[in-house]
Order: sequence, then C-alpha cells, then structure tokens
Amino acid sequence: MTDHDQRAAAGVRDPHAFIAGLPKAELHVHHVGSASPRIVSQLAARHPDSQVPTDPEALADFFTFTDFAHFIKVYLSVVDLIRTPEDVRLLTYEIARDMARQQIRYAELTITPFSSTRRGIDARAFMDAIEDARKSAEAEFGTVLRWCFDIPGEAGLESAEETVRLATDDRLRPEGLVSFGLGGPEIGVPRPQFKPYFDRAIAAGLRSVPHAGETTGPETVWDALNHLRAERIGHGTSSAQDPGLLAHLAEQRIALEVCPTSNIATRAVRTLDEHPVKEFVRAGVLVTINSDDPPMFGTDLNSEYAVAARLLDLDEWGLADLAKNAVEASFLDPAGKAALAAEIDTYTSGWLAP
Ligand SMILES: O=C(O)c1cccc(C(=O)CC[C@H]2O[C@@H](n3cnc4c(=O)[nH]cnc43)[C@H](O)[C@@H]2O)c1
Ligand SMILES: [Zn+2]
Repeated sequence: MTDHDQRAAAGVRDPHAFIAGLPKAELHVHHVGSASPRIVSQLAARHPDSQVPTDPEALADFFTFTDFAHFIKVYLSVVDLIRTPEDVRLLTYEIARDMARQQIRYAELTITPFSSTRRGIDARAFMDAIEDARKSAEAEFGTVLRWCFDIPGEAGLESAEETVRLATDDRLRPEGLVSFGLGGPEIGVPRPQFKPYFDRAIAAGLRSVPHAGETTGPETVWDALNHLRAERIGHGTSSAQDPGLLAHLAEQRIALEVCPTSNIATRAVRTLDEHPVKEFVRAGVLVTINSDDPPMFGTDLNSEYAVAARLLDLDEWGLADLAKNAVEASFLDPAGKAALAAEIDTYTSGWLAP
C-alpha cells in the first residue's frame, strides 16, 4: 500500500504533510516580525543590553499580546535589536533559510527602512545588506525574495517622506523592490493623508499594498482603494462588514492578504472560528493566506495553510488553489507565475497519484 492508499483507507485527512511539501508564495510577511527565536538569540548575543529575552519560554511570554498597541510596542523592542548593516543582512538571510524549509519559493517581504535609518543605519549600507542577503538566499536556498517598503504610519508624514525617498531615489532603490505599503496602527492614522507618497511610489513603478481594515472598519479599506490605489489589501478583515466592498474586491480581483493567526494574536478577531475568511471566499474574493509576523504569533506559513484547510474545509486541490491564488496575486512576472503555478500542480498531482 502506498502512503496515499493508507491515508485513504484510514479515512484520514491530515493536511500537514501535504502542506509541508507544497510549493508556496507568501505575500504578507514582515522583516523584523520574522525574526525567529534563533535569530533573536543571535542578535541579542551581539547586543546584550537589549530588553528582548532570549530564553524560548520567556520569549513566548514576551510575544503574548494584550492588544494591537501592545504588539507594536513589543515589535519595536525587536526593531531595537537591529543596529548594524550586518544585523540587517543576517536577519534577511536567515529569514530566507526559514522560508526555504517551508517550501516557500517566492516571498514579498515587508521592510520598514525608516525604522532602521532613523536609528542611524546608513541608507546605502541598509540597501546593500538586504540585496546581498537576497542574492545569497536565492543562490543557496532557491527562495526568491522581493521587497515591499512600508511607511510606519503612526510615525507621521516624516516617515512617509523618508520611505518614499528611499524607495524612489535611483541611487538607493534596491533591485528587489516591487511594492509600497503602509503599516502600524490604523486608529488615528487616516489613510488619505498618505496619498501624495503613494502617488510618487506608483509613478516610480511600485505597486500599492497598504494594510487596511485590520483594526478599523471597512471605510479604511475603501480609503486604501480610493486614495492609495491599493492593488492588494493587507488583512482587509473588516471588509466582511460591507457586502458592497466584498463585491467590489471580487469583481476587481483585488486580493486580500489574510493572516488568520495574526488576527487572533493581536485580538483583532476573537477566535479562529469567527474569522471572516469563509465569507471572503463565499463572496468570490481572491484570498491569499499569509503569516504576517510568524514567530511573534507562534505560527508559520504551513500552520496558516492548515488553519485555512480547517476553516474552509479544503482538500489537497483546494489547498493547491489557495497556493495558486498567492501566485496570481503576486508581483511575479507572467513567466514566473506560470512556472510556480505549474510546480504546484505537478506536486499536487504527484501527491494524489495512486
Ligand atoms: O520605527 C519607529 O521608530 C516607529 C515609530 C513609531 C511607530 C512605528 C510603527 O508603528 C512601526 C509599526 C511596524 O509594524 C509593522 N507591522 C508588523 N505587523 C504588522 C501588522 O500586522 N499590521 C500593521 N503593521 C505591522 C509595520 O511594518 C511597521 O513597521 C515605528
Ligand atoms: Zn502585516
């Protein structure tokens, strides 16, 4: 009996092994938020004065959040661990190693360069560090990385100006940069004020991918669409409250970057069973599954696919379709999209072959 026959005979539909080998793309994952305990320990060893614990149990406690504001406070203490271009390079390269272990073939990594340049890292050295890590990671692990530079909105328009400068100055702009985002808290940070910065980024050829509707209502998603010309929405959780918005997202093929465990960890959604991902799918919205800040939320992309399989009752082809949604919504070129979609199909057919 093959593995597949044994599983079928037992009536078992545990998707974990299938997901572990499924080639995947990730579209919503943060740079600093991807620092695993292993990476945090390495950085903390370099900077022993830091507030971040290195012991795994203490770190798990440290990464338990009371709300979104608390999450950002903790996030910034990890930002404080990244002090030199070599820290930036190490973090980026090690993230790619962790991605490759999960069969992530392509990732658009959200980076907040303002947080590093304002802490004194030279902009040129920062760009060289991420690009060096990107090239090494692709050569050594086979994972293709691309960058989304995001404005930390709560840090004000000064941060928007600096981010768009770093993203559009021909002498600085890194080769791997494909998109422009907006992160951090949404409450008290209206999206429309960032329109001029998104206009400049879009004019320079970058794609628009702001966070919206993670911690505020559907009007923030409309603002992201109307003012920031969003092509995908980071989270978009509250879109479920507005049927007209869901219809618009579905019709325009504007993907939602859904991050289920993140929404529970930051208390944006009460329980996984209450997560609106089912409503998105029912409305025909292009849903992609992502991990956001995986070690901080005790998850990884494979676990998020397992959550989606349960919430959406997906079989192997359903999971393959989910993986292909991410390919479709990515900023890969058409040949890259076709190749990754074909790899997903080949893997799935092989897995299900008798
Ligand atoms: O770096 C600073 O000095 C600074 C000053 C004021 C405010 C900020 C931020 O708000 C940084 C927020 C930071 O959070 C990142 N992030 C990670 N996960 C999420 C998420 O789920 N939703 C929104 N933002 C998230 C984001 O990329 C920003 O860099 C910084
Ligand atoms: Zn995010």
